[in-house]
Amino acid sequence: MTADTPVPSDGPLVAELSEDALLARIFPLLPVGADTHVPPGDDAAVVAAPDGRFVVTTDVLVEDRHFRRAWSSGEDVGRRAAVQNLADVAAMGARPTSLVVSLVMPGDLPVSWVEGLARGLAAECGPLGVGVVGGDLSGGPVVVVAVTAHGDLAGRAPVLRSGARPGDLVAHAGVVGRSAAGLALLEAGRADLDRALVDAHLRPVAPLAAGPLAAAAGATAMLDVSDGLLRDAGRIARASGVRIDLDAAALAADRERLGVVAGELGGVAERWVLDGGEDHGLLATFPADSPLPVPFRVVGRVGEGSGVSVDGVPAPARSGWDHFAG
Ligand SMILES: Nc1ncnc2c1ncn2[C@@H]1O[C@H](COP(=O)(O)OP(=O)(O)O)[C@@H](O)[C@H]1O
Ligand SMILES: Cc1ncc(C[n+]2csc(CCOP(=O)(O)OP(=O)(O)O)c2C)c(N)n1
Ligand SMILES: [Mg+2]
Ligand SMILES: [Mg+2]
Ligand SMILES: [Mg+2]
Repeated sequence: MTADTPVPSDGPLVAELSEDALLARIFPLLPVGADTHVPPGDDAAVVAAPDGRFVVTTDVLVEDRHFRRAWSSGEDVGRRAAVQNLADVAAMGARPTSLVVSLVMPGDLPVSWVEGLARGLAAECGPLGVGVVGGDLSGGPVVVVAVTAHGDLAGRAPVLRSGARPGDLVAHAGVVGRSAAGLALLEAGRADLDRALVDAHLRPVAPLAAGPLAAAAGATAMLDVSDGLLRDAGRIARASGVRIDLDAAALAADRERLGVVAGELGGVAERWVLDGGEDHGLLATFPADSPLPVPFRVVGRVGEGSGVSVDGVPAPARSGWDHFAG
């Protein structure tokens, strides 16, 4: 059988399901461990340890899917691989402690690119005291960087996606839409127009310290925005059985900052803000009377019902990023 030969099957192909629909098929088939505290489905798993609980999460970066070597140096990819995973740890309210990193590489990849990747990982992890403590190497047709990150809950309960309650405030820390705008600049060959936005795409800065602060302040739900504000807000809404209403005015400054570039490229700043992924800001819900930790700002409200709306208008069904059907 060649790679092109279809495998006989009467079911759908992965390309016909959304990521969430695919996961809903996989989860019931997976074994539940004696120490499983939180089933799969959050930003990170919660694992038992003799002296408490820690979190573990994994995300891959695939060449030409998550980055292009023409646009990203090895160091850029190392930084992005670290931040994407550190953000998932932070989104549980945990402090990252260590990473293991697996690399798949074609043989013609320059060694200097791999050294750059290691430097990029070190640039993000070193200042946080996070070690890169192991990994794996293999050959393959494209570069794949698979990171597994661990984090310490410091004795606190993890902040899940499922705890939002009607009446809570919805708050965001970090930037929105900037990575998507930077990607649009690269795709249009206009990186010169706004280097800061391109950098926001190549080397996102996530508010990692805000995760544990949010947990300590009583956040009821949290995730990092990797697939777009609407799609990811929808994940909190679904897991919590609530409706999330975002406030367009609260996002006006983010939209306006992207307006010039959107005008030049014929893009829509609002779509970058609402659908753009990979900024890795933290979206969290807090009881209405809790003081929000810096740098969280209110961007909406939790209500009864389901789904996500903006100023009361329901979000389009297929908002944001999906690797498959969307
Ligand atoms: N192949 C898989 N097997 C088991 N769990 C998975 C798999 N892929 C994703 N998950 C779980 O599904 C949840 C959502 O994954 P994902 O959308 O990648 O989260 P995130 O956007 O926070 O990185 C996570 O809890 C993740 O661990
Ligand atoms: C070359 C290229 N094309 C498109 C994108 C846009 N993009 C790729 S993956 C993605 C979403 C985030 O990645 P994912 O693997 O879904 O991470 P997770 O949600 O699991 O953290 C986006 C917006 C990109 N980064 N690079
Ligand atoms: Mg996440
Ligand atoms: Mg993931
Ligand atoms: Mg992630």
